Amino acid sequence: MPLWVPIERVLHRLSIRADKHLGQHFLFNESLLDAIASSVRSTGIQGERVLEIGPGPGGLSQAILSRSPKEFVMIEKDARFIPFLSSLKTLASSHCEGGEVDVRVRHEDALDSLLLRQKHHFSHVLGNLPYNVSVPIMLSMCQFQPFQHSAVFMLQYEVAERIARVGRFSRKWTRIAAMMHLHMQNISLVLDVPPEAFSPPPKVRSAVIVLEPRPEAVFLPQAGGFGDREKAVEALFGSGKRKILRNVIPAPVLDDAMSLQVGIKFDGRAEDLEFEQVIHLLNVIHKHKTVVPLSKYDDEAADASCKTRVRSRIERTRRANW
Ligand SMILES: C[S@@+](CC[C@H](N)C(=O)[O-])C[C@H]1O[C@@H](n2cnc3c(N)ncnc32)[C@H](O)[C@@H]1O
Repeated sequence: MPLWVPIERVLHRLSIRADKHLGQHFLFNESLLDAIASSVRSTGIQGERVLEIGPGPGGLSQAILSRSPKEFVMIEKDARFIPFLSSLKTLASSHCEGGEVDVRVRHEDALDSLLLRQKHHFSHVLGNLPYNVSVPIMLSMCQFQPFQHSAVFMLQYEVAERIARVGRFSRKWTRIAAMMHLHMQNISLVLDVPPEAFSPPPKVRSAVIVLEPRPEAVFLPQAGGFGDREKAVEALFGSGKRKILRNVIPAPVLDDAMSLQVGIKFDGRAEDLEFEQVIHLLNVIHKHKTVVPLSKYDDEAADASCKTRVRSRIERTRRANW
């Protein structure tokens, strides 16, 4: 569908130049925006509750709204876009079939948003994510599961590939890939997007990834919250991921792990395991709480420390750029 207001016009009217500290690279191409919006799984967008993270000048927002959701919420950190995004409500009511759409704009940091902490509050979450916060945002999707059916995110190609193609094309397990696969299923890389599709163009290629939440836990079903899972994944895929398994797993855990009989090669590396083997090993690690002090680890602390890490990284980049 043609955009109701072309992005060039929005940026020109508001005299906006992209702010690189906010990871701003805008999409103009209508068929690409359409393809992203139509990548949601199962229900489609019509009549559903949809959230967009980082709408900016509203290209993807218009593609979502033209599919007539029941409710559409946008979370944007840059105040300059808020008046235009608010005006999309009026545009939607005159262009959308089936009458009123409940459109809301929240001027806030997605990392602090309580909306992202409410389980199954939305059917779908979409976003062309700023690269510097894409990993913490995806981890918060795992932790709080704010969407019921699917999440569609534009990421740096390298990150998307590491998550979606782990185990294939000789891609290895990483901490983020393990966390995503523990909580999400049918993870697929659906679009490969070159830098020229954005203005200003980023230095690297991008890709669109689609996630669906796992209907049931594949790991630590009896106990253990997100913090427990994060800690066990850290123990297996932290700094020791390139080391030989029998050297990285402490003795009592190793004895237990060796009795599993699930074909794990302990002379191999954690990054080369099969997914089922990863789950078995994480469960054994979790069982040995004395080796990995899980009891001291709670979800709120995990969430806070993750945000602190991201903030200090963003701050370092800002200083380096000055
Ligand atoms: C890559 S741009 C995408 C803009 C638009 N969706 C598009 O596709 O053209 C990322 C957007 O996220 C916003 N943003 C950056 N950090 C954010 C944060 N922590 N919370 C919410 N929005 C953020 C930026 O201001 C920007 O509008």
